[in-house]
Amino acid sequence: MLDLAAPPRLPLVAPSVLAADFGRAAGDAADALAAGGDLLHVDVMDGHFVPNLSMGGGMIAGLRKHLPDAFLDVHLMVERPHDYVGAFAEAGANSFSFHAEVCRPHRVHGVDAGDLIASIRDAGMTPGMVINPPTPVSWVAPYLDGLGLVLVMSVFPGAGGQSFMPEVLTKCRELRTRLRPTTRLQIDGGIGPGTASAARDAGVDLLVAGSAVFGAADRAATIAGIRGA
Ligand SMILES: O=C(CO)[C@@H](O)[C@H](O)COP(=O)(O)O
Ligand SMILES: [Fe+2]
Repeated sequence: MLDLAAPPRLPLVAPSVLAADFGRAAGDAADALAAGGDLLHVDVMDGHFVPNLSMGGGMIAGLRKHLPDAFLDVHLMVERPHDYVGAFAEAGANSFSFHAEVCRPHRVHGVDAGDLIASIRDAGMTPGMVINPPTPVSWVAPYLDGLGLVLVMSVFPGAGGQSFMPEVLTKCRELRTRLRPTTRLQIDGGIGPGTASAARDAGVDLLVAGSAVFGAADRAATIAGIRGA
């Protein structure tokens, strides 16, 4: 199983299952891994934090069943991430990333990020925190030492196939200087061979790509282009 924290610190590419053919998701995901993908990104949407519904524990369990060695990186676009820690660990998730926007003090009655990070680790998963394009680094800053990854959204969450927002790279550059060397800096939204190099130059070392990978005629060349190989 992939260890996100282990050297060498080469850029990793995470094909996003949201862009796969849901009717044959495990097969399509396996194809993206065979083409050079390092891990799989799984987008969970609850219809509240974002308008769309996508997938949940059933999809995680199905991917785990058919791809026992794949690292499953789960991105929760949900209001109540704490409700899913046990179920997603049981289903086979390897990392569990929740949005800073659902945490206190930004949400009244929101999540306590420190408690949630501890429970994610206790459940055997790598904790991650996510910030939307307008959200400042200060919203994750108190938690950086406890995180295995920080995800900077480069589109507004909720759908694949949107255009990359280069203005978020300022936050990536700042985060890179503040993160421990073992913590991955992830970017998600509009990443393809044409946008990935700016993200890598800003210190990103975990690149999510959905439509660029699954829509490509040559997935291996696309993944290599995103990795910068
Ligand atoms: O979290 C999300 C969207 O909310 C992403 O993970 C998408 O799946 C990325 O899709 P592309 O922009 O790469 O098509
Ligand atoms: Fe995502």
